[in-house]
Amino acid sequence: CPPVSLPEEAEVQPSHPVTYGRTYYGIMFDAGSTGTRIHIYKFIQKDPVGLPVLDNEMYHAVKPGLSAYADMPETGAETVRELLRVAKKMIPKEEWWQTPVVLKATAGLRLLPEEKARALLDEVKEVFDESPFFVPNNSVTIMNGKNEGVLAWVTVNFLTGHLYVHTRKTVGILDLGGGSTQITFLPKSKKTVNTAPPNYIAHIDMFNGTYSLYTHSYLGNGLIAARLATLGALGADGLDWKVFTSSCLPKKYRDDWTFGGITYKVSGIPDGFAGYKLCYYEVLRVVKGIVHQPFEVKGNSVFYAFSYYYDRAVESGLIDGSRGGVVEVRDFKKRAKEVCNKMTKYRPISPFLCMDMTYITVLLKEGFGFKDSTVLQVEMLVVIGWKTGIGFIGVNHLVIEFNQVHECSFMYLCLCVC
Ligand SMILES: O=c1ccn([C@@H]2O[C@H](COP(=O)(O)OP(=O)(O)O)[C@@H](O)[C@H]2O)c(=O)[nH]1
Repeated sequence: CPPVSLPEEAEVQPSHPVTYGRTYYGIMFDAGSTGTRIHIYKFIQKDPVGLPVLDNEMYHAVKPGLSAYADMPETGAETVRELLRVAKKMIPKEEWWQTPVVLKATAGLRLLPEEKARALLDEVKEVFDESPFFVPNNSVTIMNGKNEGVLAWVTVNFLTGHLYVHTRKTVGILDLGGGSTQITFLPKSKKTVNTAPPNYIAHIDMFNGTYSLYTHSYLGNGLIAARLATLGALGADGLDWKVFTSSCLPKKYRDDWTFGGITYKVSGIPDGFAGYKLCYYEVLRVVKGIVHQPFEVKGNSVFYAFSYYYDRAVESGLIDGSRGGVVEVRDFKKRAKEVCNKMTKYRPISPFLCMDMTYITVLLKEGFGFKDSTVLQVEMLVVIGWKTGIGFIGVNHLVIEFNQVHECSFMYLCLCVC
């Protein structure tokens, strides 16, 4: 672990009049399973002894994600080159040489065979090396699941004002990506730590103390990967003739569907049944015996749920998209039943809505073991965040990268995950 030093305040605003101004930029790529996103951060240090303050964040995204180019790594890297053009437009030329550029890939690349993931990372690294930006060591890597969960926890707690010295009152996070899903929280009871599989506990050093977080990333249990598993299509052969059916899809639905660069033929069961109950048992197979139930999750902790939890809650009308909202686990279940039992009505929104809502319900209840009455704060990170919103993986990784380039005290948070 690198040395850790933390300012007592998470965000320090200089109090002096502005007589000094130094601008820093940083470029962070979040290479997810469903898309690649660039975050361009601008920090201003108004005071030579104060910490720089985030002034602005610019964001662009492309779909599909890098893993869709598993067999054409050069074309995949081209998508990154495209996004770097945006960065060149945004960042003044004289700053390019000292602007770090970093890419962290998540579940899409973790799910690929190692040599295909390697080829993609190598091509992206070449694009970085050809760019005029500063390329730190290990600038193009796959982030491990533990870091993904912990960094999301740190970010959400930072943004919601729960990170300070001796903090006890924190919030848990539930992140549902396309390829993987993460759960992270600070247990209140020792029993949660003692009964968890040892590799589900991460120790992080913050504020001169060590915090033991419960965290796990389930690879293959992201929303889109779970669709494939439900359909029995994960790792299947004969894709050019096989049709994958499910009672979670409208009976008359039949289409080609692409994820991770592979196209699958999927359909409902035309002369069979469709509906919540059958769908429930289908998706249960994807969760049962795979997802661990932490001891404490039945308690009263507050959890922030985002990514596809948010997207589907908005699509199904559970919450307002512009503001996020508070829902109970039973609300997801009620809405899943309604969507599945009235598939024709919800079909225009998405033929997968029944499968997705049922999966979310099963993951929360049968997977993590949440009670019907557990309250979830379902948000888009931009809603939680500062005025511009912050890509959760982005800002924290940038922090770590900046620490390698500048002094540790440069940033708001220096943390180490051991
Ligand atoms: O800065 C971001 C990047 C992604 N997402 C959400 O994350 C989900 C997709 O996850 P991703 O493609 O990153 O999958 P992963 O690779 O993490 O499994 C979608 O709901 C996105 O809206 C988000 O809320 N903020």
